[in-house]
Amino acid sequence: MSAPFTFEIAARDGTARTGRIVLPRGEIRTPAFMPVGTAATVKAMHTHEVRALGADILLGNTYHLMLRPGAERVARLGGLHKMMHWPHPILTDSGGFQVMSLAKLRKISEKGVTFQSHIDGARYELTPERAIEIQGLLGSDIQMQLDECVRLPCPDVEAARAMRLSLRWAERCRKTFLVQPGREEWGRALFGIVQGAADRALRVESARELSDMDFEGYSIGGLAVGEPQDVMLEMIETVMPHLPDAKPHYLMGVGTPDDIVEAVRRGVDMFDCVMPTRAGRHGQVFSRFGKLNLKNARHADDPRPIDEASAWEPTRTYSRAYLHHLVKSGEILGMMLLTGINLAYYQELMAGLRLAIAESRLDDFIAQTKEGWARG
Ligand SMILES: CNc1nc2cc3c(cc2[nH]1)N=C(N)NC3
Repeated sequence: MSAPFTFEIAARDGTARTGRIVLPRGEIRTPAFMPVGTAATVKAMHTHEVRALGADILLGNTYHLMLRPGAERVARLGGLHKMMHWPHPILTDSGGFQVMSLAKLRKISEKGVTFQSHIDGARYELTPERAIEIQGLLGSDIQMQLDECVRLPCPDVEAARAMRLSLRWAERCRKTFLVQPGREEWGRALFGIVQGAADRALRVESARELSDMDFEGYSIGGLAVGEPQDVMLEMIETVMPHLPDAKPHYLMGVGTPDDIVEAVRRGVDMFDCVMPTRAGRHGQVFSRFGKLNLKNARHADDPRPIDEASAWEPTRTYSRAYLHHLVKSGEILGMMLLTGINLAYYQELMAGLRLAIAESRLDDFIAQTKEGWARG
C-alpha cells in the first residue's frame, strides 16, 4: 500500500493553522486555494501554467464530468489526471451542489437524486453509491460525500430534513468509499460535508454526527450561496469546535480574498472558488491593490503593469492599457492573461497567509493586506 493520506499542522496562530496534506500524487500546502477545473480544464489555462503560478491541487466536478465526457470514458482514457495532463492531486465535488444549481427537474428521495441534464435533457440518477463510484472512476484523490444542498434562506424544517438526509447519505458514501478499487493504493480521502443552513443547532448536529464517521477531512457546505459574510463567518465559528482539529477543514465555494483571510483566521485550511477564473474572463483583476475593472476607460492609457512586484511575469509586464484593449475587444488572450493574473494573486495571498501563520504575525499580515486593498 502506498502512503496513506496525512495532514500535518506545522504551526498555529490563534485558531489559524498552516501545514501540509500529503498524498501519493503530491503535497498540498495549507491554507490552500484550489483553482476550479470543472469540466477537466481550468478555463483558459494550460495545466502547466496553473502549476507554475503555485497551485498544488485542482477541483473537478462529478456532475459535469458524468454528463460529459462520462465517468467510464474518463476511466478508459486513464483517469482525469492523465486525460487533462495534471499529475498532481485533484479534489472532486460529489454533484450535490451542482445538481441543485444546474440540473432540471430534480427529484430527491432517500435513494438519491434523479435529474435531467442541463446539456441535453437526458435523465440521470445520482445516489451516494454512484457518486463515490464516479469519483473513483475519475481517479479523484480527495472525494466528497453526496449531500443535499438547500437554497438560503430556508425554513428550519427543510434545512433539518436535508441535513439529516445528507448524514444518512454520508454513511452510505463512507461504506462505498472504503471498498473503492484503488483507494488504498492511491491514498485517497473522503470528506464529509457539514450542512444545516444558517441554523446553529443543525450545524452542530451535522458536525458532531459526521465527526463520528471518521472521514479523512471535513467540508463546510451550504455556504457561499449569497448569504452575508457575517452569517458565513458565524457558521464557521459555530462548526469549528465540533470538527476534529487534526483533520483538514474545507470551506466549499469560497471566496473573495476578504472571505478567505477571515476564514483562514477561523481555522479553514482549504478553499475553492470560481471567482478568480470567472472574474478574469470578464475583465476583473484581483491584486494587492484590490479589484480592478479593466473594462473601465480609466485604464485605456495607463502604461503601468498590474503589479511590478508580482512573481507572475504577466502581472509584472503587461500594461493595464493593453489588458483594457484586449478586454474591450473580447480577445481570447485577455481571458487567458487575466485568469492567470488572478490565480497568481490568489496563490500569492495563500503563500503570504501560510508564512504569516508560521511566523505568528497573521493579524498584522491581514491588516496590511486589507490596507493595500483599500488603498487601491
Ligand atoms: C459557490 N458556492 C458554493 N457553495 C457550495 C456548497 C457546497 C458545494 C459547493 C459549493 N459552492 N458542494 C457540495 N457538495 N455541497 C456544499
